[in-house]
This record gives sequence, C-alpha cells and structure tokens, in this order.
Amino acid sequence: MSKEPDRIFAQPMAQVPDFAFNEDVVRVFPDMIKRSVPGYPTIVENLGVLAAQFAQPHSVLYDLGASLGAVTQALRRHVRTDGCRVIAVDNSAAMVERCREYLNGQDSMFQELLPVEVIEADILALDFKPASVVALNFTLQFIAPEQRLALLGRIRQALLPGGALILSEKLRFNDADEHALLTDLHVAFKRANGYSELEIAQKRSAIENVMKPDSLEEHRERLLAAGFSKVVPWFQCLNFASLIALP
Ligand SMILES: C[S@@+](CC[C@H](N)C(=O)[O-])C[C@H]1O[C@@H](n2cnc3c(N)ncnc32)[C@H](O)[C@@H]1O
Ligand SMILES: O=C(O)C(=O)C[C@]1(C(=O)O)C=C[C@@H](O)C=C1
Repeated sequence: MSKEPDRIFAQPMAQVPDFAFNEDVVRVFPDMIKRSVPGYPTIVENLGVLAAQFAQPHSVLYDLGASLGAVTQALRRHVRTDGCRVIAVDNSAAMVERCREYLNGQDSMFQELLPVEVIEADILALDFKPASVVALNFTLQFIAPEQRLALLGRIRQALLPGGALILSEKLRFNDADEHALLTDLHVAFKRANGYSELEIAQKRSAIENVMKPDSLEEHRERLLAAGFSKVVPWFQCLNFASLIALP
C-alpha cells in the first residue's frame, strides 16, 4: 500500500471543493483513512474474522465501496469456506485501478486466496447475486440519504440464511452533549495523528455536503425496515461504529 502522506487540505484554499474519491485522494487514501477513522485497522482486520463466521459454501462475499480493497484483502486472509469468491465494487475509476494493482500484489505473495473480481460500478445499480457476506465499510454514509433504505432492502434480499451484512459508519448522536463530546474527541484524535487545525477545518467543510452520517438509532430502525431481523453493534471507537445485521 502507498505510504504517501495525506496533505490534501494542508494549504489554505480560497474555496474548499466537495470531497471526491479522485486521483489525489487515491494516492494518499491508506494514510488518510488510518489517521481519520479511529479504530479503522481493528475494524478491517476483524471484519475478516467476522466474515469467516458467516461465509456460506459456494457463495459471494461483497465488498461495497471497496476503495483500495483493504476489506477484500482481510476477507481473503480469513475466509476459508469452500467455493467462496469476493466481488469488490467501487464507482471511482481511480480507486478501482489501484485496487486491482494491490490485489494482484496480494495474489503474488500468497497462495490459495479466494478468487476476486473488482467491478467499477454504482452499488445502487448493482444486480446482487446470492451472497453470504456483504461489507459496507464506511460507504453507506456517502449514499444519498433517500437511497439508503432501498439499497439495504436489496442487500437483505440477496443475503443467504446464515449470512450477514457488516456495516461500518461515522455516527452522529441525537443527544447534543454526546455529539459535541465525541466530535471534539474525534478532532483530538486527528490532531494527535498530525493533522493541523486548518487541515481539520478544510476537510470538515469538504465532506459536509457529500457525507451525511446517521445515528445508531436511525441505522437500527432502517435496517429493521429493510427486513433485517437483528442488529448487533460489535465495535465503537469515538464517533465511528460497526454493526452486524442478520437476515
Ligand atoms: C470511505 S471509502 C470506503 C473505504 C473502504 N471500504 C475501506 O474499508 O478501506 C468510500 C468508498 O465508496 C465509494 N462509493 C461511494 N459511493 C458509491 C457508489 N454509489 N457506488 C460504488 N462505490 C461508491 C467511493 O468511491 C469510495 O471509494
Ligand atoms: O470524518 C472525517 O473527518 C473523515 O475523514 C471520515 C472519512 C470516512 O469516514 O470515510 C471521510 C473521508 C475519507 O474517506 C476518510 C475518512
């Protein structure tokens, strides 16, 4: 993975453009996500461990909004179930191109990995195959809020008995004090990871129009409305969490 440091928001910008998963972001993405999302390495590695418990023989494992394929690589490190294959999907051409390179690297270093296909597509237009594991790792928050329920409904329909959706998201909190505290602590996390006040402020304004976090309660209610039977949070670090949703 690229070691290039994220300096995207380091210089003052006259007008901060909306955040996009373009070539510039792709180049620094491993550094950006690790320094921005508390618990990210733990979530990614354990997503593989969890997936191994839900993977059903001869089924598909989806990594939706795969970016550079960190989750796909974790699935391939941990899932040993017969006949499984991974489908990684992203609608950023720059991400998909680099993701394929990284997965080729993984193929050349390890044997007997699950087969993987990387597709450049909009997950809202995807024709889902029967799947035992679906990972949405910090992707749903970039989908327009009015499209989220329909997408989760289609994922639920595709899920096989014994499978699971694993959903990781930045959270907002209905209690104003809780929201303020965890937001401040997230800023402290970013500062401790070397981001300046300017970088933190410019990134905040870049993502505010394109990334709309929900509360844990909203996630739970929407997942149940989409037909999931049980929602179990398995990880939270500050204002970032990951949930297991069972069909
Ligand atoms: C925060 S990143 C996901 C990080 C990644 N899952 C990981 O764990 O490293 C969100 C990704 O979702 C992708 N994305 C956003 N909307 C999408 C859509 N409608 N269809 C497919 N991919 C989408 C973006 O291009 C971006 O790569
Ligand atoms: O909240 C932030 O500041 C973030 O940077 C979050 C977040 C995310 O959750 O996906 C936003 C964009 C980048 O992909 C990396 C991290």
